[in-house]
Amino acid sequence: MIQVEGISKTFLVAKRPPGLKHAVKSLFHREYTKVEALQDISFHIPKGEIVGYIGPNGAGKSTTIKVMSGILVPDRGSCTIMGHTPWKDRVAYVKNIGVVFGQRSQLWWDVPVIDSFELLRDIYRIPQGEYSSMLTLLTDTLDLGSLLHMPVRQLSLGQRMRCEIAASLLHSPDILFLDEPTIGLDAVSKIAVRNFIKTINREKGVTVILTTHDMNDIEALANRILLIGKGTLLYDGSVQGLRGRFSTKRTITADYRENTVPLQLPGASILSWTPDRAVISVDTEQLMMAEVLTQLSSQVELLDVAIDTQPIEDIIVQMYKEYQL
Ligand SMILES: Nc1ncnc2c1ncn2[C@@H]1O[C@H](COP(=O)(O)OP(=O)(O)OP(=O)(O)O)[C@@H](O)[C@H]1O
Repeated sequence: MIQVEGISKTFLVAKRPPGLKHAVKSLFHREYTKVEALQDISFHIPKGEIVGYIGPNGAGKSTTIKVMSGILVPDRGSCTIMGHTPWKDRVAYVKNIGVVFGQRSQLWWDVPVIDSFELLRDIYRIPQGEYSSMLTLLTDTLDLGSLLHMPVRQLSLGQRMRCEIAASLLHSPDILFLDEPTIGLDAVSKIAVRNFIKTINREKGVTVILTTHDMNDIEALANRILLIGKGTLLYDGSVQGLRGRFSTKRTITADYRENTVPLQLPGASILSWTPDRAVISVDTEQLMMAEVLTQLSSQVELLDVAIDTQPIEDIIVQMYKEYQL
């Protein structure tokens, strides 16, 4: 469905030191620095996937989304999405995609939300029957009933985001680009947005490309991660694959019937110990989990065991360090 091959994009940014003298000088002579936002990025995305596009600030995520949505033209490379080149076949292409930039609005600020929706209906030439049924579906699933007649400027961030997502889906696109859709939302709104994304992916088969700094979004939604750093694609694979590659540490919390003899677990590190609870760190590359549990149960009468993996957030920090991002 999406084929990106060798995309590169360089921005020229005008350099201007502070001060009046330099301001006048820059009227006649400008110096530029090159920012290589994307360097030879390639990936393919099949229909129905939810892909998390992650990377530190300034890595090139939004630039990629802008190229894929046809807003920016790359310097090199090709991008074919559902048979279209996004920046060439703009009018035909945009019928297939919905785009939400979390930090910008596609809704008209001073008019009620429903007026923006009706304008979008006319822009996309959505037949009235289709528009009405989609509006009903979106109003129900995103709980927009009380918001439709409010001017956008009076909405809270979470309310506006739900309306933005609805606006991007009114024309039933096959692909949804979401650039930081949960930025600034409270826990309840984040979960509502995540659930909605899962629902439209599962029930309507919408392919979703999501950029986010919230690793809970990634864990909750993405089947696949693309990691970008300094304009280069560094990882393309599953969340589990990422764990396997970067995190072999597990923490075991064991509760047992009172036992005053200290535990002996060669190869594992005992992080804390009391007569009825031990917290143990195991590197699964060095020692098999089954081996630790066997050793444990031969020394104490286990009541409960919890095994925690390293939080995805920590793994990402580790990756950023490894790649010096
Ligand atoms: N219009 C532009 N003109 C000049 N430089 C730009 C422009 N847009 C992006 N850049 C630069 O390109 C690089 C990539 O920016 P981009 O917005 O794609 O990053 P990002 O990964 O989305 O970052 P963030 O997580 O902070 O949103 C940055 O160095 C940025 O300063």
